[in-house]
Amino acid sequence: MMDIDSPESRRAALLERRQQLTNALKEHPHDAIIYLRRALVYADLAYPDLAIGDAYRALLLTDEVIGGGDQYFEQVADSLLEYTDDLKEKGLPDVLRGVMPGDVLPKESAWADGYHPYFCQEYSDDESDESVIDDANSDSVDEYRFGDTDRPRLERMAKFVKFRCYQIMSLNLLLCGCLRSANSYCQQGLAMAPSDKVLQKIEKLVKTAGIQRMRQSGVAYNPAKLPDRGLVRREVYPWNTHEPDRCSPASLAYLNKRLAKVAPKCEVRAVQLPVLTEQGSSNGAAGPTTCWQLGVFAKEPIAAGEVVLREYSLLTANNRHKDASCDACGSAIPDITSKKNSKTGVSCNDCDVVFCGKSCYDRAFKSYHSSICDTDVDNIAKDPEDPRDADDALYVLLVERLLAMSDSKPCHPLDAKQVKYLWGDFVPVATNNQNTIGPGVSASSPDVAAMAAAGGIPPAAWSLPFNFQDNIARPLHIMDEMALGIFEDLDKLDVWVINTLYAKFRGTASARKSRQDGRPDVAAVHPLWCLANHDCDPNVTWEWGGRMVLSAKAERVQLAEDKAAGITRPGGIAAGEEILNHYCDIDLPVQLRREWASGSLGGICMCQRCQNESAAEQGST
Ligand SMILES: C[S@@+](CC[C@H](N)C(=O)[O-])C[C@H]1O[C@@H](n2cnc3c(N)ncnc32)[C@H](O)[C@@H]1O
Repeated sequence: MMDIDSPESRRAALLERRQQLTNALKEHPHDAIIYLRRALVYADLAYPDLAIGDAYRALLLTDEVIGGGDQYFEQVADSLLEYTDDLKEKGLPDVLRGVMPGDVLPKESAWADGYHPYFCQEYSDDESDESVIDDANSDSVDEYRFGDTDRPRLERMAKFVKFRCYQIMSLNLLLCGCLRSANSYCQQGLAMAPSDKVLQKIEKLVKTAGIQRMRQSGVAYNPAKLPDRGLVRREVYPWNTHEPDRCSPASLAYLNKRLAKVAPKCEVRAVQLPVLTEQGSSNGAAGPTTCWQLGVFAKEPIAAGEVVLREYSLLTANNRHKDASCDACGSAIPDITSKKNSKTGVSCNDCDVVFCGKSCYDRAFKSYHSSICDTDVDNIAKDPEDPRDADDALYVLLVERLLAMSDSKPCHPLDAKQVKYLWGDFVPVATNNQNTIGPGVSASSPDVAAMAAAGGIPPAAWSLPFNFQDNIARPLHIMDEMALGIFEDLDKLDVWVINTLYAKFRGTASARKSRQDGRPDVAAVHPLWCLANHDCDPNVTWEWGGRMVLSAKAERVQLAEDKAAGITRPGGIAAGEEILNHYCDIDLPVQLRREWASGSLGGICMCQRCQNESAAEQGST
């Protein structure tokens, strides 16, 4: 029997609570209080990123009321007023109790049995009201069907919720390591209630973490330049029912049916691979040393230079606005001014998007374009100001494309065939639970103080890059532009769904750099090509230009010992041999190859060539 006080049983109870709140959100998708409740459950479960996502959705809902929005105003108002109606009987909702500092509330309002006249008094313009920051656009709510007595209590409840959102977001952003965003939301909260002890504490913690982290990277502390890239858990969430057993006979049969069309001489098989870490393979260290994954194998002999696989993919992204590449396949658009070209690009009649030809145009319309045609979604992530953000912008655009594809189909984003079977480099949930903060996480917890003192760096097992803009704000903006139900369709559009897509894209996407400035500007995911594993002595080489083409190498790499003996090894792949791709430039020395490939490999390459060359280098020093 499970001990009811054990961490496992507490987690099980929290997961159960999460499910109940998720079900409640299905019924009441515009209820900001339920979002706050679920945010706190996520924080207790040590998913700070998911807590931020829920608090941000609650913030968007309250802004609808405070700013007089026209999208969900009535629904949000209805749900918030219900909580103020209940005040006399039930008191404030649990997530708001004891939250707003007393000196920010109107002075004459005293608490009695959890009932606060602040929410219920007649609307007045007296001075006591000024102490609550009043950024409400009252005119915009004039048309609302409630009378004057409802309007002020509605706005006040919305501000109360908004304030709570700032507390939850700033603390959890700190826990993800996103210090600049944490500071920004903390300051917005302090502007509403400068005497709030919780936010004052968070402000100090963020500063401590910032000073430490900037010192570690040899930079002087500057609040405007606080580090904002964080890390979160990379896992198959316990409630994610969309992930297949990738190595099962049914999955292999399905993938092989698809592979037969693009690589007729190959098959997908389950294969045991070493678990790679920053030190090399996990041999000798805690945790498994090998894991079962997929790989591609030759079913019959393949000649040197022969094409092994030719795959077309619409899961592409281009982060430049004025770029002459096909929106669908990413290949260069034929130059219409050149006389040599018989083909020209084809553009969409309703928007500026250009395709390399009629075939891509037709496929794009069928697969994704109608969901985003003539919207502003593309503007959201293109042309990042800072060149260092070019990679991240490509991942955001891949998420955008996948959302458009799953909307066109329609299907759940994680069930789209382009992503369902992708490798996500997921870590077991139990590993991610180690050294985490929660349950009962709060700004005054000693664990949070220790985390901040060490630079605000999340647990070592957390490996999914995270920042507030790319993981939460931009995807929500994209969904909104696409008129997807960001509240109503939460099951398909939740932050954990977006994180799962990022985990898969980060392990499988290939990018192309611009010839002009060397910046990565086009990326693609080829779901079958990316099943091939890496080796620094590959037997294939690849080229992407409209189609991803994998060909058997004409000649194998000349290894150090072969060079000495003047031996060359011919290409060609025997039946039964694994197709070995390369994720880095194989002409580089071992150290640089390992650095380049480590992102896609999830650790240091331990192929035979790397092991030999690394041993030789160490022997010679
Ligand atoms: C693009 S996927 C390759 C296909 C993957 N094995 C699958 O099951 O879909 C990249 C991942 O494969 C694994 N991998 C590829 N080559 C490897 C190698 N030489 N040694 C260990 N793991 C490798 C790593 O986990 C890496 O993150």
